[in-house]
Amino acid sequence: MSRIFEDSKTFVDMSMKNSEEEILQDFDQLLQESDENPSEDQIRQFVDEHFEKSNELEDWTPPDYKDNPEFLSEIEDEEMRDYAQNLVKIWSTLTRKVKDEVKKSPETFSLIPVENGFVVPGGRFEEFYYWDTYWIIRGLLLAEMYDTVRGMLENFLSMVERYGFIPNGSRVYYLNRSQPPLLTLMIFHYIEATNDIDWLGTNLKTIEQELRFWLDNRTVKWYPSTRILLRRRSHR
Ligand SMILES: OC[C@H]1O[C@H](O[C@H]2O[C@H](CO)[C@@H](O)[C@H](O)[C@H]2O)[C@H](O)[C@@H](O)[C@@H]1O
Repeated sequence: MSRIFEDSKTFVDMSMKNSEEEILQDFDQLLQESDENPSEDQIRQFVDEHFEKSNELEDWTPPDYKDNPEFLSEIEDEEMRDYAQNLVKIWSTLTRKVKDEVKKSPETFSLIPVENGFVVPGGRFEEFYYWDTYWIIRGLLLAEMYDTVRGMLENFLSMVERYGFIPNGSRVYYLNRSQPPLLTLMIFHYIEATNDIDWLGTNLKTIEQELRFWLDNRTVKWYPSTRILLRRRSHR
């Protein structure tokens, strides 16, 4: 976008103010009028007219959040305990839910709507990411936030149902790539902490579908010497 924004993520995270047809029509007109070479000012004006900074997420306090989970009392060193407590408090600054308006008109946003709340990395990353969520889930389980974890896993499973795999992050522009496949390991830790075998049984088919995606589409044969090895690739 002619680098009118410092961060390449600013434009792609904006939402559309007008219909796709209207925007494409105006863009064609802009190209025609400018002999296919619009100035920076013209592009800026076009973007202002048709796009706006998105307001797609709401802050969310997970109902199972607690300030003082049990594991803190097991940390003997006071400094380490304070540090861990401060880490626990960070959850409430990074937990989000998708607003209803995104679910009603998803075509207007680059964010992919999901039903349950989740944890974002923060800063410029206001969506959830595949492999970040592995470490996030390890922390949430320590903090006994089992319902939140189950909801986040279900968000991932809904992605597998919709797209056949889990994208890099929950934005449509991440649909052409994934990240290191850690879903089964996340589920392993969830089951280890909760023994929620019924949930596992209900979702086994979708979990296998994700594994199949990697085995069928992202596995290469590698011949380092005489041994044949299969390696998984996370990026295209
Ligand atoms: O914009 C540069 C890159 O940003 C993302 O990757 C980085 O942040 C992610 C979220 O914390 C993290 O999962 C990843 O390991 C980081 O490298 C994005 O996922 C990349 O596609 C993008 O090139």
